[in-house]
Amino acid sequence: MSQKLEKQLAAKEAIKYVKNGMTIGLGTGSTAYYMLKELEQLVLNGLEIIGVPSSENTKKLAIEMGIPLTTLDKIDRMDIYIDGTDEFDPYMQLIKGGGGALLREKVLAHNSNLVIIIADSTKEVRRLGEFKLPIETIPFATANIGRLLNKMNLHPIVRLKDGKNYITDEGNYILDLNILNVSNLSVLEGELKQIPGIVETGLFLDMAHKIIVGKGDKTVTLSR
Ligand SMILES: O=C(CO)[C@H](O)[C@H](O)COP(=O)(O)O
Repeated sequence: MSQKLEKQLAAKEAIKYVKNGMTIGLGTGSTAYYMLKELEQLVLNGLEIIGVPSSENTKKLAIEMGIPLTTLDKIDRMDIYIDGTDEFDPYMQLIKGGGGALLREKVLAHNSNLVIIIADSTKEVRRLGEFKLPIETIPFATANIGRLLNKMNLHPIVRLKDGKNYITDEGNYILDLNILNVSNLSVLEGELKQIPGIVETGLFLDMAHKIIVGKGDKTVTLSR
């Protein structure tokens, strides 16, 4: 069964949690795209929901699909947040940010009553870190932070797009870190968050309430 089908199955399963009147945080990426397609259909069939997009890209897609949107300025909390992930481990910990939207994604997940992660089976790992950990840094401090993280053996790589610094929706840069040698990720998260100029990390620790994984022609749901 293809990765695409597994993503579609996971998205279909996640959409079962959506009820009339809900406010839904909308994730970013190729798996989240299938969730948007499901919502598009439900909205066409008369379901009344409102979405909060986690990126300019998702905002554009949602507008094209006719999904009503609002912004975080206007609401306190969302009923559900649905998004993809780059990796998840058996303890439901995640690395996100491959698509560069980690900051807004983390803000939305933090402000949602139910966080549902959807994934194809390739995202499942025994230990996080094969995927490099993205962190978002302010441009002013990025080179300096990069040298510091190098001394911490995290081997930062500045993310590029078309030969220039990748720029996030919040106008920041991304450093991708090698965390394979890090034994305690919550300690690392604390250390990174204490460095001025690091705005956010792609470690989503204890944030996912459910992970719905497409496996062949079925889905498996992990719950916390
Ligand atoms: O964190 C993300 C974007 O910032 C995505 O959820 C993550 O990169 C997974 O993307 P995809 O569903 O395309 O594999």
